[in-house]
Amino acid sequence: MGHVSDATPVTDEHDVPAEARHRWTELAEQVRADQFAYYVRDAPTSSDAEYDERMRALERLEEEHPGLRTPDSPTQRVGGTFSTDFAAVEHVQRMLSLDNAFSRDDLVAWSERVHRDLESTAPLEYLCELKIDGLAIALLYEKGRLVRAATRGDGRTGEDVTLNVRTIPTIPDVLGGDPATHPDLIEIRGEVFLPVEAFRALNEAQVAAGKAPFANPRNAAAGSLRQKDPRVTASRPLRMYAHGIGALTWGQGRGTGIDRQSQVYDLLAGWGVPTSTHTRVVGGLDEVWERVAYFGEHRHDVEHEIDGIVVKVDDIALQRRLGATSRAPRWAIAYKYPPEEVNTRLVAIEVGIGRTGRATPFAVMEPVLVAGSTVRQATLHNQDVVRVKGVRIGDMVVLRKAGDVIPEIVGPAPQAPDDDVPRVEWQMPADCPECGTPLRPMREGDVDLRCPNAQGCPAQVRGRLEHIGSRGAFDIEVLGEVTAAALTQPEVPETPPVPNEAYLFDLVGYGPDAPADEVERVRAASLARLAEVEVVVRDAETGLPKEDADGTVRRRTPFRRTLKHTRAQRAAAEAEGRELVDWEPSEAARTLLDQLEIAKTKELWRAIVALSIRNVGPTAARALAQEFGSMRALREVVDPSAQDADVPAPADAVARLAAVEGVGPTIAQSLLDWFAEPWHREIVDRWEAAGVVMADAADESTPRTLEGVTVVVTGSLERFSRDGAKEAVLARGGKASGSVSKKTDFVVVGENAGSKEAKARELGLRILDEAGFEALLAGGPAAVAPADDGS
Ligand SMILES: NC(=O)c1ccc[n+]([C@@H]2O[C@H](COP(=O)([O-])OP(=O)(O)OC[C@H]3O[C@@H](n4cnc5c(N)ncnc54)[C@H](O)[C@@H]3O)[C@@H](O)[C@H]2O)c1
Repeated sequence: MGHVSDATPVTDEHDVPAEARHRWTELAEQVRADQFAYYVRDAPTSSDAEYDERMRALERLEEEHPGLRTPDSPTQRVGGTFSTDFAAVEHVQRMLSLDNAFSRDDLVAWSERVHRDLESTAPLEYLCELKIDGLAIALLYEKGRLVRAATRGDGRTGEDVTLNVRTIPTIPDVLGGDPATHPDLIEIRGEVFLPVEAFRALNEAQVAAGKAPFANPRNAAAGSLRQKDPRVTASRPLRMYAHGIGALTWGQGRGTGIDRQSQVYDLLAGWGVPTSTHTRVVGGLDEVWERVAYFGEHRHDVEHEIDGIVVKVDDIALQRRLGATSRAPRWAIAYKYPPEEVNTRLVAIEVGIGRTGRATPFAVMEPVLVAGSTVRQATLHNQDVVRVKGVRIGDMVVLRKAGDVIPEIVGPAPQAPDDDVPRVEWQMPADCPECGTPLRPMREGDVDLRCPNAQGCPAQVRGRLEHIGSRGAFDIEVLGEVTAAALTQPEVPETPPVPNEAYLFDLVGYGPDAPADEVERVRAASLARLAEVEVVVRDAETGLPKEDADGTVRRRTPFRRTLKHTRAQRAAAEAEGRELVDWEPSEAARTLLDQLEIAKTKELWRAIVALSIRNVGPTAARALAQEFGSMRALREVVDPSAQDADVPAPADAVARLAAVEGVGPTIAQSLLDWFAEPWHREIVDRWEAAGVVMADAADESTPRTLEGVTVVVTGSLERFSRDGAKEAVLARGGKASGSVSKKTDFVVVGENAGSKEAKARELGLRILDEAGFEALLAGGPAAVAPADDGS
């Protein structure tokens, strides 16, 4: 701005306001620093999402103020630079980056621009490829021999990593196939990556050796390839897939008939150059979007990390006509999936008490969008994990949520030097935050702590009640976390309607043959008691009570609806000496009673699971139900107080239980321990008194067609839910497994079956469709025997 003589220049020579110029300079500096950390040191200091956002902010600024868009702006260059640890090499042809799309609209805009540039509306064929999260490599082959391998660098100059690349076993030193087909010179471009499994193993080894783990597979791959000592590279199981070609000189009479990029891949594969099996040619943008959606769901079924889908115009002549900008080709675009790793601030570490009393610290963070959903909490498992992760309250942390995976704090993010939020080391509290009882190790020498006050700790009572409602127990849909809390810990009344789980079924505490008026009386009394319940309204984000303008804490009556009456109605009631009822039970209250009523006659195994006996889940409970048929029969073995029964000595009881298939000595001991507690037995007694049946009718109607047969169901079926299909197999004496192995007898494949189907085919297992599954259920394996081909 040298020639501007005004005292306070508001714009520069390009008419850019000083403030925008200043902002631009700041952003560009930060982006260059990010690039150095990422490309040269292989240790990023910002998350990809932050980096992408900065680049977009730069682009927006430049759109508003075109004077800022100079040739050396980060938006106009291939990001990256090179390190002096390696010899610099000039690329024969520039290596470019890719433009990004973050939505379907972005893809549409790109394809419209392509059509405009081509001055054609004719439909195009697109190549859809996985965007491999690795680092770009250019392999120069002269007459079929690898002579040089280089990283992308700044796109013109890369780093010579030939010696290191030669250690990657799948990259051919000499191209295969017929040498007569090899070009005089070809620059094969591809992505070097570390398979996800290898990444995990490498990081474990790094940590074991006291070294810092890599932030992600991309950085691990880059760090492994860019080693000064090729022996280190050789020890890392790097792979490569080719995704294009740069410079190319065919010799005399060779290379005819290649006019599509997809054909290039076939050619490369024929020479033994690894190419991805996930690449598809599709006929239009709708199909592109289908691929995007598919891999959005199956992102983690691929052997390597992907961060998007690359869409390319397949026709090479059209690619040439479209050309490239200084940064990226116009004929390709990268659709990027929402980030799975972001940075956010750790606001607090709190301790939750589960239904078994386990004390679990969890992180409360400033809410962030990660992998498509907003996350504000993540478990930290126990105090050792907090220590190992090295995070303090107030720190910026890296939060990861991969696919369906539970959000996880990876560790501290780099802290900005001017970030002056106070940092506090966290200490595991000594006492239960819910009931004040001193926490104790679960078992001698355990890191995990537990609140020993099982009977009285409100968090445990609430947790057990919620568990009773869960799908694997009584499956009472309305009895979720919120209802469980309202029933056991309302603000009002002082005595909760359900002080603990023993009282739950008292709400519908009438026997199966109770006369209608008795049923009506009990239900009316329960509805009236529930109507008294008031709970504090809490903010979903902070968990703090919500307050009205005047500072009073807002409350809600979940089981009661207030009725409003007009003045005329009131007057009429008064005249008739009638009292006006100003409330009615809520829908939730009635549904709760209805669903409890239904639960009373559910299968025995559900009741066993509902008791929250340690180690006893649905599988063990089914085995016990199958063996004993009723709670009464089970108690005769395990309950020291069972009347009219010769309770066996504990050792005999363990032996008796452990003999049941699916119940081992651990579960047997857990059962004995549980029934040894008088207040536990009282739960069963009260449930029984309230009419919970806890016995299975001997059922002869379902034939046991699948005795000894293991079935895996994958994908969605039309006439069975996932649980329903499992249920049907178990009811017939079969085994329903979740994973395919050699021991699997049948694999039932529904819509959108994924990797399990592939694995089943690989193992040559019997595969059935839904009709086949029904035949199997009805008639057993013989009903679906393969057709006899007479040989
Ligand atoms: N965290 C940070 O500080 C930081 C810094 C710099 C870059 N980054 C990350 O890197 C990105 C920018 O890097 P970029 O310029 O290399 O662009 P890019 O990674 O978004 O896309 C271009 C690259 O994709 C690769 N690629 C993978 N699969 C491909 C396929 N099938 N076909 C063609 N190319 C394929 C190629 O190597 C190509 O060079 C950012 O969006 C960000 O995610 C992060």
